[in-house]
Amino acid sequence: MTRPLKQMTFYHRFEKDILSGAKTITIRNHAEADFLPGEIVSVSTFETGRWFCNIQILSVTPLEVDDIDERHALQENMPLDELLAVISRIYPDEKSLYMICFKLC
Ligand SMILES: CC(=O)Nc1cc[nH]c(=O)n1
Repeated sequence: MTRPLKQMTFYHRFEKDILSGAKTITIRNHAEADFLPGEIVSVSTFETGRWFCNIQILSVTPLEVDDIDERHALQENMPLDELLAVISRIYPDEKSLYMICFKLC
């Protein structure tokens, strides 16, 4: 029997960047980083739950908020100050996060 795919949600505004290959990482907290390299994950919008692609997980690595830099911003396809603002809004009290690298299936 085949296992159902794990799920990941992204804000609708990230959809285009993911589908174009411009966004290749996501920074998540411990509760949202339970993925293994090689896993195929079903991706839908956070707002409505609409499926829009599957991705393959390439790596999951610990990342301290203080170590987020321009390289991460490039892979998120946004300016560093915007990325830091997004992360502190989503995870206001968390300093230890994970970088999840992925590719579109
Ligand atoms: C829904 C949600 O939390 N989305 C996130 C969170 C962090 N990074 C990201 O790309 N998307």
